[in-house]
Amino acid sequence: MTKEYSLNHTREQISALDNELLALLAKRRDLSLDVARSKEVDIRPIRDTQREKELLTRLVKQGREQGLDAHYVLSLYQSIIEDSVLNQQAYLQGRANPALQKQQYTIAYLGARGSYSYLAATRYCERRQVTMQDLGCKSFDEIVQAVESGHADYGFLPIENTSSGSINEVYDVLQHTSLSIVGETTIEVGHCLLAHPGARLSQIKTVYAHPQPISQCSRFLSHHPELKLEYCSSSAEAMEQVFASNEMTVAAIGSAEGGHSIS
Ligand SMILES: O=C(O)C(=O)C[C@]1(C(=O)O)C=C[C@@H](O)C=C1
Repeated sequence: MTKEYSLNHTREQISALDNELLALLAKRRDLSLDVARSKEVDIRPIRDTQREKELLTRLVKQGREQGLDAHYVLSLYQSIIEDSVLNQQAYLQGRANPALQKQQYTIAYLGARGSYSYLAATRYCERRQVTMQDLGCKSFDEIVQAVESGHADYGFLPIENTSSGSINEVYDVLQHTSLSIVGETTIEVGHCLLAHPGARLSQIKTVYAHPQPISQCSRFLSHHPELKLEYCSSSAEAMEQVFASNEMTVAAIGSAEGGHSIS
């Protein structure tokens, strides 16, 4: 058996298992709708923390017996259960409001289309079958004010990130409002240096960015002391500055998705 054949054969086995896993996940999803139907009849809440605790304890134990790491099993099943809960919520909302299959909310967030907050809010709404009317804001204060004044139904605020920690400005804003946190989501932040097509890193002289991405990219930036930093109120603004400029010497720190949405 050649090395190449052996690798291909193993990959085929992995792909077959992945197909089975997906089919099982889809089956589990369908079963969660049966649970929702029965809860609708019995008038019981979707979330059953006792059941979740028992389920996770059993799965972590069984996983350990099969050599699987407890954190791995836990995070996997937390995602699966979250999907199950969201699916049940969407089903029950659809049943309660048959005419309004998709609810529409105005969501205030930092920056403009393409900012990380916009991407996070979009994904949050998509997962919940909610149509988002987006309201870009210039500051965290403006987001809170938009909700307090009724211009927006919800505000989307970044609380913390794993590389540079808590976002203190947001905690300050939260101390001066009576609004409550009603949901949360996490997104993976992958920064890119976005420039005009054809521009090379060696040509870039000025980088536009929000202070958060600047601190998150401090290692990269410390290797490029020649780059002049221009602070912006959001990643979307940084990308717009570059988009509006004809210079090949400017770049912005932002997401690839954001870059696509702006170009
Ligand atoms: O068993 C239930 O009551 C379910 O709704 C299913 C399920 C799950 O996906 O396993 C989802 C949410 C509950 O909090 C507990 C478990």
